[in-house]
Amino acid sequence: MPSNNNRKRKKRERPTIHPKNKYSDNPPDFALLASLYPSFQPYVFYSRNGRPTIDWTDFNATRELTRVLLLHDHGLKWWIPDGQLCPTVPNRSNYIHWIEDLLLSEIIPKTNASGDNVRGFDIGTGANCIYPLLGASLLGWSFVGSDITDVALEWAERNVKDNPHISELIEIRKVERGNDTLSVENSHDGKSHCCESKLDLTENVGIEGKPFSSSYDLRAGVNKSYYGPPVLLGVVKDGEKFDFCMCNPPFFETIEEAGLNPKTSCGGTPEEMVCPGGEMAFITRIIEDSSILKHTFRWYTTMLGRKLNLKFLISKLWEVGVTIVKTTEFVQGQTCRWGLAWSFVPPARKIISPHVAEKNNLSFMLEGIERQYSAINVLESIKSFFCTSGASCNLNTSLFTVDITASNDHYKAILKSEEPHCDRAASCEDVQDTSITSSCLNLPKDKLCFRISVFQQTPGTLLVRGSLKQADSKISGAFSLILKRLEEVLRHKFCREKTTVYPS
Ligand SMILES: C[S@@+](CC[C@H](N)C(=O)[O-])C[C@H]1O[C@@H](n2cnc3c(N)ncnc32)[C@H](O)[C@@H]1O
Repeated sequence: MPSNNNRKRKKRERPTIHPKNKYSDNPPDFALLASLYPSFQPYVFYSRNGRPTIDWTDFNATRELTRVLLLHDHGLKWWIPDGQLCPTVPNRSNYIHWIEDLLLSEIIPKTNASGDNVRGFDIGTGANCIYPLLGASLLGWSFVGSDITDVALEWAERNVKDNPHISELIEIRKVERGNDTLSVENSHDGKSHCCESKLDLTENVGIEGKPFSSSYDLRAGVNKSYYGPPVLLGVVKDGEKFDFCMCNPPFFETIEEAGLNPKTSCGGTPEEMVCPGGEMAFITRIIEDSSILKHTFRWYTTMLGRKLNLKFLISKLWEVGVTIVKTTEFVQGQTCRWGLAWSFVPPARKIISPHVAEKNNLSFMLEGIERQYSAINVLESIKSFFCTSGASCNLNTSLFTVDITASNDHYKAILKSEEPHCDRAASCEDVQDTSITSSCLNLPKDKLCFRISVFQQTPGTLLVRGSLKQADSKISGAFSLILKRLEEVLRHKFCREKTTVYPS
């Protein structure tokens, strides 16, 4: 039996709501919502601990909560008919913010010709159309939302039309059921994409770029065939390009398996919750489709209800030749889901060499961050790293940024311990004096303003990016050395692997 302490520790270690999520610091205030929205009031009561709550087993109560949250916090008008799957807003927002992180990290370079406009594809958008509504209202993304049932298509359309300020951004697309028997093995070039080989697996789920190392028969997964309507192939049109796709798949193989969660009532019809072969078969089809559509999407992503399925799906991904795999865990209250993302686009270099600094941005990845630390701890350390030298620092915990203004003297103070590296820089070859001079480090004459941003990649991995604010300034040798120094300090403080490996 785990001890009380162990249980407490385990609870503390569980990943929490995404830091960019609107509700991460401000959970929904039921009392306030009840006072503002009379239709919500009848559902709110005070629990024994004196906190306002709702009856989570009452579908009408959960639907009304979703309606008022979308209205109050997102300015969205929304409704679904009785029994349709009712999304929880904080939960669904986590998935949107994870995709936002993937796109911002630029590990996978942009392939979309539409500049800064982000275009996504929501597989199975449902009557609730929740992902397009949230993605468009929170981040201005445009979407194609697909579905197969008449009720989903009708209500998704309604939910889009009722929000004219974002309706231009969302297209609801009917998946034609005509070719339900379409199988990847028979599609396009007629080549078989079925997997015959054995792949290796380890427990290292979630580590990018790693094949696995214990035997696993992929044919076991082939039993879970998907014979439903098309998913991506045959729905995505010729010439279309997307930054990402996302999916909350039908998780279950049978309606009995779907059952009813006695603790909540979020509705969900068999059409929404069930498909032959369950999520394994459905996601396997997304993977197979992606192996043909390849660069049509910058990122392919899906949600999973069962961690157990991750192993098979990740091995399948390496089998079809992806260049990167990312996983994450979405935890909200009692609910736990997993996110799986992959791409066929070659990843950009992880660490930009200080010697090839021509752009205004430099970034590095902090991997293997010890579990007790969060992005906020890293952010605070970044602030104190620069403040100690006397530079002025402004920490923004909502944006996850620190804005720094540093003078020549501040640079020198930060770089004092960098002297040994100086002789590696070409510009330093003639310098006899070992003290750091402005000419040696190419120090700027004026103050320099830059921003350090922190992006969550997966649990335990952060991307740290330094951006010079002056649009025309080239990153000086000093700036790249500072980032290198910062990386060493952060790695030493937060990561299991303390040494820094630089590309040659
Ligand atoms: C679990 S629901 C997700 C609904 C919504 N995205 C959400 O997160 O609440 C799965 C949805 O996928 C739809 N669906 C099932 N097979 C599909 C397919 N081949 N293409 C598109 N949608 C499909 C179902 O009709 C259902 O609306």
